[in-house]
Amino acid sequence: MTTHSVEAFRQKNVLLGGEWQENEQGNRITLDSPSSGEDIGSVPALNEAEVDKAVEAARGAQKQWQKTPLHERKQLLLRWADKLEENKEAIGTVIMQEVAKKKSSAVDEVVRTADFIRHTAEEGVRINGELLTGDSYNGGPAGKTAQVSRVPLGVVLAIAPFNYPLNLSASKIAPALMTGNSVIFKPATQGSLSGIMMMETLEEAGLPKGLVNVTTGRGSEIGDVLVTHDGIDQISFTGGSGTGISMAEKAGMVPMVLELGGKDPAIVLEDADLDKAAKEITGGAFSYSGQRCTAIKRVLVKEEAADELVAKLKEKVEALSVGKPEDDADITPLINDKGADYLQGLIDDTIADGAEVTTENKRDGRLFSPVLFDHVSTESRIAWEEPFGPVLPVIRVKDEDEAVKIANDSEYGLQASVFTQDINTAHRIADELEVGSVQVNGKTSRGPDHFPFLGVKNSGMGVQGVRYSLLSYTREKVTVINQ
Ligand SMILES: NC(=O)c1ccc[n+]([C@@H]2O[C@H](COP(=O)([O-])OP(=O)(O)OC[C@H]3O[C@@H](n4cnc5c(N)ncnc54)[C@H](O)[C@@H]3O)[C@@H](O)[C@H]2O)c1
Repeated sequence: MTTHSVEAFRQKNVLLGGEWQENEQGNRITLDSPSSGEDIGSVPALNEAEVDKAVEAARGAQKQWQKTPLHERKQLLLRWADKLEENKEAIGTVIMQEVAKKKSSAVDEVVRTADFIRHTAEEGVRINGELLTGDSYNGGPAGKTAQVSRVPLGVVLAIAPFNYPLNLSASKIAPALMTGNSVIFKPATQGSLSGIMMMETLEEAGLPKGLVNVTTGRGSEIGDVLVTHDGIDQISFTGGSGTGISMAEKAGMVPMVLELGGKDPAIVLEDADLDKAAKEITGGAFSYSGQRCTAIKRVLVKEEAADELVAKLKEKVEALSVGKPEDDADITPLINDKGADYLQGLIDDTIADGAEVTTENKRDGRLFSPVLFDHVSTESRIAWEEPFGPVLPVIRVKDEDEAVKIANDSEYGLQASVFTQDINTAHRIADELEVGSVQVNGKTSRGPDHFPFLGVKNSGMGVQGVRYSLLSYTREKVTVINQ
């Protein structure tokens, strides 16, 4: 990719077996901008035979790549990160156009992704096995040693969601490559243009032919083909819980890392710094219009602090700008009509259930004003369901135990925040919460990207985060020497 001019319509092809190709019948999927509704580009709609071809190419390329010295793999990743960052404006613009993320955040995502790739390259050369001696086990022989190496799994299927089309793709692809695997990359359709541009930079960096293959297409046509393909050795999926769980049922004995949905609570106690809590909660709940797995999706506040917290939240929520991603508005149109209509249903039901709407409740197509609800009942759907939009329910609780119970009654277990000035209370509550991570006095979030990131219950399986991801794409291989 020598230039990344932002032309009006991008007709992209996919990398299959080292060549940029389209579907053999010329079938394509057209993407529209969630913000303007205009067509912004198209990608091939691959068929089953083309998926087979992608997997075959990946299997072939992996054998050689596994033998490529680690320091050479590291250099490829470092070159890739540089190429990506050089193109941050152009790729950021495409992210902005295809997922309606505000411009500054879209460009930040490109830089964050380049940083992730660099950190993965640095950490990847430090993943080593171990040596065990037989006589460290009771009665074991001294002349027996086990050389435990870490070897790649083979072909990794990386399936990414729309909301962080670069970061959540590279956070699978980079560690998979670094540990000697090849990759089948299935971007979300809305997100595939920037995903393909990222692959163009990887190819420019010197990607061996066939090592990464991109499969775009309709989930109904190629989803199951990919997931049940006997040439796939690992699946790394980020997306909705329903999609991930049904995928896990179909995939059988293939190792998987699943990062799924969430209903992250922010628990606020009466001794909390309420200014800080309001700032963190507003950022956590409304950035990228609430379309984040780790968005704060409910506030559980002690009755004593509730009036003051709600007043502070209302002020901050009302200060959020609503508009177009190119104007860098805080709240931008949702990804599609289905998501917008689902959110509208949740808002309507919450009002019908008697909650108080404290802010403006306005909708223009896919664009919603941010809504803060107070006095939400646990009988309401919004107490449990993931809105994936700019709405935040406040549920008032009488004590810590009630807050913990409501937090844990969820089907999800991604993250939770606890706001209190008492570190002992924070620890006590954190210990009780059934989630992957607890943030004390901070918003829920994935980064920095080398922290372990995981969900429990219907929020996921396995762990991501640079070192943890590297390990998840390898397995132990034991060679026992008997002297
Ligand atoms: N826990 C996390 O790390 C994390 C991060 C971001 C998003 N998410 C979750 O993702 C969801 C939003 O993203 P989305 O709408 O893109 O999710 P989604 O589940 O609709 O799609 C995710 C990906 O799966 C693909 N897909 C869909 N059906 C498939 C099938 N049958 N076989 C194979 N692939 C299939 C899609 O094309 C897309 O690439 C939210 O629930 C959010 O919480 C989780």
